[in-house]
Amino acid sequence: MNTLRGSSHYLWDVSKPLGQGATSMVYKGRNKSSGEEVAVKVFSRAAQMRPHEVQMREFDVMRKLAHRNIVPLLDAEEEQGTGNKVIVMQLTEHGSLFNVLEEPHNAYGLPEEEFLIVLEHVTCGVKYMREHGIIHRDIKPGNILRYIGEDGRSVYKLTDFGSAKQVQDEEEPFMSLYGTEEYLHPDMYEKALLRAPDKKHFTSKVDLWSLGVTFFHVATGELPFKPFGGRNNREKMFEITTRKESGVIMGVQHIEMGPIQWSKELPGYCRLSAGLKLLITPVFARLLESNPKYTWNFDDFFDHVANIIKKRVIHVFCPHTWTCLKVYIDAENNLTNLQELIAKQTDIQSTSQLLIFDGQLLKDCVQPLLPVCNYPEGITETNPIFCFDRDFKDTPLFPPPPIREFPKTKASSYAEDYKAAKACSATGCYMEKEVEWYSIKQDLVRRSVQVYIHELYHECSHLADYNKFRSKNCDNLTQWKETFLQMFQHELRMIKVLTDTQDSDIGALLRELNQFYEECVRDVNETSRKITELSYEVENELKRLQDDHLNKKILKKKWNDSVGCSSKDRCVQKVHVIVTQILKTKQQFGEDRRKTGATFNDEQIHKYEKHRLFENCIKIESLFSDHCQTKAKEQFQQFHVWYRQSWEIRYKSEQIEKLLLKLAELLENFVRSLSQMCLKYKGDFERCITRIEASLTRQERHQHPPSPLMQRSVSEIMMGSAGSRDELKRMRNILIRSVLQGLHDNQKVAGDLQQELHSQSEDLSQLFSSL
Ligand SMILES: Nc1ncnc2c1ncn2[C@@H]1O[C@H](COP(=O)(O)OP(=O)(O)OP(=O)(O)O)[C@@H](O)[C@H]1O
Repeated sequence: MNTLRGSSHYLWDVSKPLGQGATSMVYKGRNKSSGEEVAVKVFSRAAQMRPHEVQMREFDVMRKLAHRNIVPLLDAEEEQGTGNKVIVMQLTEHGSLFNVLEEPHNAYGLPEEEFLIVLEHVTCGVKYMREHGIIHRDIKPGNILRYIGEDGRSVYKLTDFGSAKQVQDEEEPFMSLYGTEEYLHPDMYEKALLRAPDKKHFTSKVDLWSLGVTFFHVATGELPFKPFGGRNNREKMFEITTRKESGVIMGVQHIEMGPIQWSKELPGYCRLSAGLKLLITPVFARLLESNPKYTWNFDDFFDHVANIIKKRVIHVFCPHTWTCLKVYIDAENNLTNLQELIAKQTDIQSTSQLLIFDGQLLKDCVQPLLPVCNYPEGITETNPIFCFDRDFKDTPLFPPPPIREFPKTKASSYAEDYKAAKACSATGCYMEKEVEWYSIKQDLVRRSVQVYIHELYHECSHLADYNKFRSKNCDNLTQWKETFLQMFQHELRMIKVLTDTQDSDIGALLRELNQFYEECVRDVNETSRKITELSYEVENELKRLQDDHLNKKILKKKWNDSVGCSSKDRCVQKVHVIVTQILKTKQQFGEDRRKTGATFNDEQIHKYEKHRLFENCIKIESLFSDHCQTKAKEQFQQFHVWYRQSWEIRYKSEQIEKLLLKLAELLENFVRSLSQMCLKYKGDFERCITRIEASLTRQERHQHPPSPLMQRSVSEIMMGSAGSRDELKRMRNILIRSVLQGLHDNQKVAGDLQQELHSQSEDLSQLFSSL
């Protein structure tokens, strides 16, 4: 039989449809001249009977739209022979989003990255349509096609514009009914399926509801509102969607006539991260809202989605709670904001977070004030930032796995067997992912131990280095202190000896200087003593830390890397083999279901496969619960015991750090008071010098001393052993001048000393802040 059909420019084969809709069949075809592959939508006989403008609508709408997220129309022609209208579109061989969700590994929702692509692409497509005043009115996964871009990433495009409508504005009412019941806005649902009064009007916001149901389906693999009995229980469905409390995003009736289980949260098995759930749940709440008081308009929706899409994701692993976090953060936010967001997802407050990336503290690796858009691209799920809790808390409970149960019923018909195999495949794929996660997380715990030890050792050696530097500084300061006090004392003595004791002003100045000197000695010696004591304590503590922990590598020794699943156990590979087998059985059961008149042999094989299917399910359950989970729990316990010890070491190092800070503070004060003393010393001596200089006669000031006299001792002059009274006077004045010169020189030394102290103080504050 010839299965080839054609239009003026296209040919298609009707034996292999790409898909079937309520009004059409879609086939793969080719352009007769270019050979380009296309999708040809051929309308059913019933659809051909519709009014002309309805038939033309899909074509007219598609012609107006040209966007990356809308399936492009290539042509509209008539089938040769029948004259039936056909629409020719860009082909995808990757099916619709509905087909994607039917794949066993997506049965509980798409992975987060893919979910975000769907969210972005569908929203972009709808936004473009809104800008052209068009509403779709039949948004659902089956009407979103998946293409694969040149970079291998999915591109989702809206299709099926048979129900689309041109509207002037968002609030323009219309009465016609379109859509698919599970995705219908409650008002439309009521009119279409419960025969409500005919006059009911709708607005373009019905698309927002359908988007809500579609995105929920994509996030969880399930519909949000499910009455017992599904499509047969329409009254209940309507009751669920209209009676639900505001904010409720899920309502399921599990047993006939039973209660509805409501939820304002996404279900636990949903694979989206807690970080994304925080952002997306409010979007679901507003989209799945029938009360006009709380519903969003399109712009609200577009803004919220755009806000989610543009965020940067920072991956964080927290070994204490065994959680991999995805922190969604605005690109312009900084480290403080990141810490606040981490605190929201964990019970670790910002101040208690110890964040380590690439073996160093995050604050040293990225500038704390820099926006996160500049953070290294290398922060990934398997190379995350490690977040430790500085505060010691009791061991939390090991997080329960979101286990999906395998079906227990041993179905009796081929159709039921297929259904059971499909459910087993979905659960098998889910558990396979879980086993993979268990393996990744256990490796991350091992790595977190390594990075923690590495960072702690680094921290301790930093303290030791700091202490060495500080100790050198301390020695310098002590030396300066000694020099200063000696200089001070020496000059005091000289002035006392050389100045005219009759001069009451100088006498008063001298007394003041004397008093000041005694205060200086007392103060600096006291501080110096405190510094010595504290330095001694720090040295001891550091030595103990080094000897007891670091040199003996206690932390490394206390950690046993072989606790937990190891790569030798090959858990991931094992579960993969079993799941592949389950998927094969499902495929086999799909074929069996379609078979008419199975032979005895076929039946025996089917029986064997069925037995193997349930055996395989048990194998996965046992591998997961008896092995992976048990091992992971053991490792989790070990981590907490180990962490207690490492916490004690860190606590000690923090204590030493505190002592060093105290010491740094003392040193800073010491430098400050030395510097003040220098200043005062300079000032007071200056006054003294001026006073003494003033007491010399002009003539004496201009005499040049014979050099040997300069060498004479002060005592010689005082004892009067140097000659006549006049000569004595002359020599005395000469000596006074030379001492004055010495004092001037010393003043310069004091100035230099003060400058040195100033730079010392800067060094100290720098070190102070580096601690
Ligand atoms: N361009 C295409 N490339 C590949 N497959 C396609 C394409 N367009 C449609 N299909 C397949 O055909 C199916 C039916 O298409 P479509 O939804 O447009 O038909 P319909 O009759 O309008 O359906 P309904 O009204 O029930 O939604 C789609 O779900 C998809 O699987």
